[in-house]
Amino acid sequence: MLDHIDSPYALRQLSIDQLPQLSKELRQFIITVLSTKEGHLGASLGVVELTIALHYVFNTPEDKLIWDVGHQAYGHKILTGRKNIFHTNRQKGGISGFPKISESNYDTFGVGHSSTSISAALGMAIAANLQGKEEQQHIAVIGDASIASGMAFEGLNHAGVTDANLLVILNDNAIGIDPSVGALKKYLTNVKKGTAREENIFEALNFEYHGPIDGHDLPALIEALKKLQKIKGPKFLHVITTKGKGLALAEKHQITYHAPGKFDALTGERHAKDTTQLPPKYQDVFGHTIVELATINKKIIGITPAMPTGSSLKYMIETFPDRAFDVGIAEQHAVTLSAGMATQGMVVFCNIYSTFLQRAYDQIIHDVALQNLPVIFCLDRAGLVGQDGPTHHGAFDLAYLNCIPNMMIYAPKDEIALRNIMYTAQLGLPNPIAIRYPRGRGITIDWKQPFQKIEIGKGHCVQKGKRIAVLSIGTPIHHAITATQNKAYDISIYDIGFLKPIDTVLLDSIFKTYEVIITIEDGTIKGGLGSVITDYAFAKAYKGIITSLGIPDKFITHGTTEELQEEIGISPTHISKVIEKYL
Ligand SMILES: Cc1ncc(C[n+]2csc(CCOP(=O)(O)OP(=O)(O)O)c2C)c(N)n1
Ligand SMILES: CC(=O)[C@@H](O)[C@H](O)COP(=O)(O)O
Ligand SMILES: [Mg+2]
Repeated sequence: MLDHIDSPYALRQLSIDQLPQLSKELRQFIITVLSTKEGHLGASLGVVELTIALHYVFNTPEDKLIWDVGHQAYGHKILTGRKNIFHTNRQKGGISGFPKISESNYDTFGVGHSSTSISAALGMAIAANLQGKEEQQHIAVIGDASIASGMAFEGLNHAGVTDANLLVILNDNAIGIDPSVGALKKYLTNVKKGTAREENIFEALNFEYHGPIDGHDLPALIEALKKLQKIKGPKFLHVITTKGKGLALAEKHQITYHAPGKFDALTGERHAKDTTQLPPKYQDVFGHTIVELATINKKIIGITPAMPTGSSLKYMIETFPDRAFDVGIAEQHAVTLSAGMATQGMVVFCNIYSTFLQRAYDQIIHDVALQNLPVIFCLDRAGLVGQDGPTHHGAFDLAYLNCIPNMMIYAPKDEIALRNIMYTAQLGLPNPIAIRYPRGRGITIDWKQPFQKIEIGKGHCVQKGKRIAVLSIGTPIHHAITATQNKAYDISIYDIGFLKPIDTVLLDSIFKTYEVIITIEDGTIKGGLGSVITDYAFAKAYKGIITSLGIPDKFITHGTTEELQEEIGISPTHISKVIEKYL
């Protein structure tokens, strides 16, 4: 049946009793493709029936459907004409893993970061009223972890005093990537059990509340949606689903099967890789090191907004549950909470993915840097992250942090440097510091070396030559080292380490020695290392050539990290070509 559904229009030709069969086929199709192509499995399996019901009842794309985060929208993509290209999902040149306006008329809003759907749908609904399109429907589908974020509440609060044609559907599966946290989770559990005290919170916010209903019961979903379709103004439907529905292992191990990698399509068994001989992930170096340090330093606190597994702060949460906090999808709160703790002398490691820290920019400036509170930011997933693409690349942190007074910024070149800067930071620094490191594995198997203090603001020469100076920050230095292997290049390679404070003594000597400087970074060249070196060189009237390699002034697509590094020109092959050009 699925083969014949090339649009929601075709879907609407089916009878309601044909829909359960379609949901089986859609679920199976998602499982089959993801078993070899990888992606966000659990969330998409959980909303198969909801996806079918929404496109069946509503007149999409005229009615506007917005998926929050969008990692659950695979069924939506498949039913809206992208079945035949779904195997290209998240691959370079293929379709995006998230809804994207430029990809389809049915993708009404670009997503990737959570909790934007209510504001975006409300914006569309108000615009529709102003344009005389009173019949147009606007639907935001948001998960139980995403609705707990501040931005979602801002949207609900505004919507409740409008007559906007807005339907908010809470897809409540009682888990985010990791278990949902906070008081709202307790409230939602009570609503499900019928034991919520006093007024329903959504009714209190002036929404017409319906539910909770079983989100896998197609006839019930269709009946509820048809009823809500006729009601004007802000409405709320509470739907209960199971993450990973239809694949036993995915239902049982919901954290692992959020994005399980490759697996057996029949049994769901993951294709386990032997990783024992591989260098560790930077995340695990962070996770184990913070436990080691927190054992000695009782003032250490760990904070993550909703990514305990991804960041590996889970190790500290297991070992020191009183001193490690998962605050939910609440980056702004995480930063100001850290600031509050720092005023009381706690040594706070606030671990946030580089891309998600963008949400908390004012908090970094106003609550941390302006008061010069020594919060230790660990910016995970800095640089290119791969298949999640432009919404998730950690492309901007060097640039957006560099302009903030008092901030120190450091990028370790390897696992040992990450350990040592964490050690150094918890000894006590006069300023806040951001430590940025990439997604995935490093290069050093034997990484658990005794701690050594790092000298703040000092860069190092890692390879000495005469003709060109290559300056890098963080892990891309290894691309430069690889580029020079087995080549007779007479060049120097410098690990700048600190973008701020930058090692001006080292730079002064580099300017005196070399006529060509190549800078390499895995962040935007607008405001990152390249800009800092160029500015300083200008101030010092440097007469040589400076070439900056890094992320150009555009959004970078999705693909493997290696493919993208090749595309932006920071792969060893490309660096080698640039060196040869100047030699
Ligand atoms: C601002 C922001 N912070 C963190 C994330 C990472 N993230 C993606 S999905 C997710 C969990 C979402 O849970 P929920 O809303 O309950 O949806 P479900 O996965 O259960 O369908 C998180 C934390 C994100 N996408 N955006
Ligand atoms: C959808 C989302 O935002 C997360 O699931 C994200 O894809 C996690 O990325 P990592 O796999 O790098 O933890
Ligand atoms: Mg959820």
